[in-house]
Amino acid sequence: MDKQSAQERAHALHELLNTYNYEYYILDQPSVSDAEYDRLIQELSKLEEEYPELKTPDSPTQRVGGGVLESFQKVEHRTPMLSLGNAFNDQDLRDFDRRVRQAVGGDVQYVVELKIDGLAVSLRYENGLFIQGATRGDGTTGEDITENLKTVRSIPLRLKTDVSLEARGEVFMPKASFERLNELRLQLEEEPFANPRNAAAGSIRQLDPKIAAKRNLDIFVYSIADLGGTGIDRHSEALDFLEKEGFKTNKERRKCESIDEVITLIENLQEKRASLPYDIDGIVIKVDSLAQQDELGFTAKSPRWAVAYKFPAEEVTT
Ligand SMILES: NC(=O)c1cc2c(N)ncc(C(N)=O)c2s1
Repeated sequence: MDKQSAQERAHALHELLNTYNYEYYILDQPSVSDAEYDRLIQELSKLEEEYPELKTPDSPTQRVGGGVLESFQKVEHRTPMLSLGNAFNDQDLRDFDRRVRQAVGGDVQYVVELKIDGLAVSLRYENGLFIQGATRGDGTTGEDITENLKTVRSIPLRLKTDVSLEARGEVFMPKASFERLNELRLQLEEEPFANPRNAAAGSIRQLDPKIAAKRNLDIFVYSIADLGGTGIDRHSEALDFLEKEGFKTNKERRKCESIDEVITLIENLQEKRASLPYDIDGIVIKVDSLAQQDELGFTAKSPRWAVAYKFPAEEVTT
């Protein structure tokens, strides 16, 4: 095949494979078989071997990239990755709501989301291309785990538009993957992981991306660190924007007009907890208006415009 046709075919395969990846890992609605996907990946790999300049960083063949790292580089977060203040009962939630209303005056809408029990990461994109991913670390300095995050199939290597942004999300291991991994570890007489969160943390911090790639990690993206210029003025709009750009967001989010509505919704979500295919350790409640979030600001370590309602710890199943 001559160079021109190889370039055209490689570009077509990029589009096709990225679409199939999006359908399978983000929409959970694959339109082709795994065999067909693998056949196309093989075809693209051959073209990239023949014409190395076709091997672009966002090529689907580049998910399990680099070699084994000696250690992780440090990354300074441009905006700190803060922790959330906790609420343990309805009274705590009402106190939070009162503080919010006293500070902003007038109506407040909340967005209620599941608190995913994984580990927080930041994903940086320049002109639509995934360029760096990092752990939360101490909130100011994290570790560069870009190569491992590229192996998480639900993290897009290129967004739908050439936007530059930093997104935040929670990497987690689905319960079924956790069970399978522990069965394998027991067969190999290795120490099983205590819970999916530890398994995800241990997997995403592997120095060898080939190991991370086998751990079936997943992600829910839940905020944009800097909304400069997007014209978005509500958190709920930011989530819709992230979804449109090709990120995986969690569907169980709801807008509430009052803390009473929040409390009722939390009761319903608590009943759903055991049936979810991933672990959650609570519910996140955020003021929806970004202008009101700015008015409320932050304490030394947490936003005043959000709170995490923590579920009582689940009885340990030995
Ligand atoms: N530490 C944090 O700010 C957050 C932590 C988490 C988490 N573990 N899961 C979901 C959300 C969310 N939907 O906002 C947040 S926000």
